[in-house]
Parts: sequence; C-alpha cells; structure tokens
Amino acid sequence: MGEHIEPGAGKRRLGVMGGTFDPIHHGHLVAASEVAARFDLDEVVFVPTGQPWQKSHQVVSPAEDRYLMTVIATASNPQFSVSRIDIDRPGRTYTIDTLRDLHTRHPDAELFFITGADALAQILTWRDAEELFSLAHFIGVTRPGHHLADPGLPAGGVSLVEVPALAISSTDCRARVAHGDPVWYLVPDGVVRYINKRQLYRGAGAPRG
Ligand SMILES: Nc1ncnc2c1ncn2[C@@H]1O[C@H](COP(=O)(O)OP(=O)(O)OP(=O)(O)O)[C@@H](O)[C@H]1O
Ligand SMILES: O=C(O)c1ccc[n+]([C@@H]2O[C@H](COP(=O)([O-])O)[C@@H](O)[C@H]2O)c1
Repeated sequence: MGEHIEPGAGKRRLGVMGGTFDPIHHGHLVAASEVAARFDLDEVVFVPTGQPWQKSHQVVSPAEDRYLMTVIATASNPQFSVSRIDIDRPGRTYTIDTLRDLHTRHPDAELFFITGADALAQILTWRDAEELFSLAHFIGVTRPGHHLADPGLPAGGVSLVEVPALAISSTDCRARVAHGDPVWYLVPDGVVRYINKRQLYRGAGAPRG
C-alpha cells in the first residue's frame, strides 16, 4: 500500500485529480497535496467534470461555477492547475476521454489519476475500464467511512495511499449551506465567498445530497 514509484527517465509526472467539485473542499486539496509529495509529482491538474454520468440522478451546479471554484481553491499553489478539457468536451464525462486528451496534450508525461477509495471501488463500472490502466497509474486515497478494499483491480496499475482523514464531502457542504450552517474552513475562504456571491446551494433547484 502507498508504494513509491521510481520516476521514469526524463518523464514529467502529472497528477490528474478528476471530480465534480460541487464544491471543491479541503478533502480534495489534502488528497492532491499528499499524493503529489508521495509520488514526486511535478504538477497536479484538477479536472472538473462536464456531465458526471454517475451523478445524473442529482442536480449538479453549472460547470462554469464548479470550474471557477476549483480555480479559486488551487490558485495559491504553484504545483496545482485546472483544466477545462472535461467541461469543454460535449456529452457525458468519461475518464477514458480525459486521459486520452491529456496524453495528446502532454505526450511525454506519465499520468497518475488520483481518486477517492469510494470512486476506486467503482472503477470497473467506468467506460472502457480495462483500457484505463494502460493510460495512467491509479492512486486511491482513503476517505473516512470508505474502506480500502481491492475490488479486483489489475496488479501494478493501482496504488492505495492513506491521507490524513478529513470527513468532508461536497454533499455535506451543500447541505450545510442550504441549512444556513457555515462552511468556513471546510472549503477555502475564496470558495465560501464565491458560494455566497453566486447564491449556490440555496432554494428549490439547488443540488441536493
Ligand atoms: N474527504 C475526502 N478525502 C479523500 N478523497 C476525497 C474526499 N472527498 C472527495 N474525495 C475524492 O475526490 C474525488 C472527487 O470527488 P467529488 O467531487 O465527487 O467530491 P465528493 O465530496 O465525493 O462529492 P459528493 O459528496 O457530491 O459525492 C473522488 O474521487 C472522491 O472520492
Ligand atoms: O469514466 C467513467 O465512466 C467515470 C464514471 C464515474 C466517475 N468518473 C470520474 O471519477 C472522478 C470522480 O467522479 P465524481 O463523480 O465522484 O466526482 C471524475 O473525474 C469522474 O469523471 C469516471
């Protein structure tokens, strides 16, 4: 678990943190920071989803709001960046497309897809699951309440990493805002202000848990 992978000669090591980020919170940021340190990543690209098909049963905030919150949350870290590739691609978001596009844009990079233990457990239900592992190394991070089980993933294609547990979820952040409870220190300050400015997660039509 959490093994260190030796850097490939001369290859840029690019972390990819995909998520709906509705809103982005400190659990996402700690996971990305911890994996970057453990795996000697040169950069972590946050990739907000366009249309997350496995969340089609719930209302999701507009992609531009989720993108801007991700930019605000990551702006102060020179190692973090944000990509629009998933929100600019029409149709449902599939990680296979994300990784193919990133390979085209960064042909010399080695890709490390960072995901929560809950998402990793579902990965065999993702589109073209068997091909995913040829495009990136997958890193599953712990999440409070989610156990690191091995759901039959290919040996060598996946690493499991324990990060400091932060019991934060976007679902809980949205519910707190809807109830008038604070989200200070659960999400970055700029994201609190953006949520207030755009009046996100309030009223009828707001994304629910
Ligand atoms: N507190 C956390 N610690 C570690 N990983 C997390 C945490 N919260 C989310 N993740 C992971 O980050 C990725 C993107 O998550 P996502 O944007 O769906 O946030 P979420 O909090 O799971 O949202 P929601 O509650 O709406 O389902 C997923 O792989 C998820 O497992
Ligand atoms: O490719 C798929 O079929 C697929 C199915 C579910 C989730 N994903 C990706 O997993 C990441 C986390 O998704 P989510 O829904 O938990 O925010 C995000 O990058 C999604 O695009 C990908």
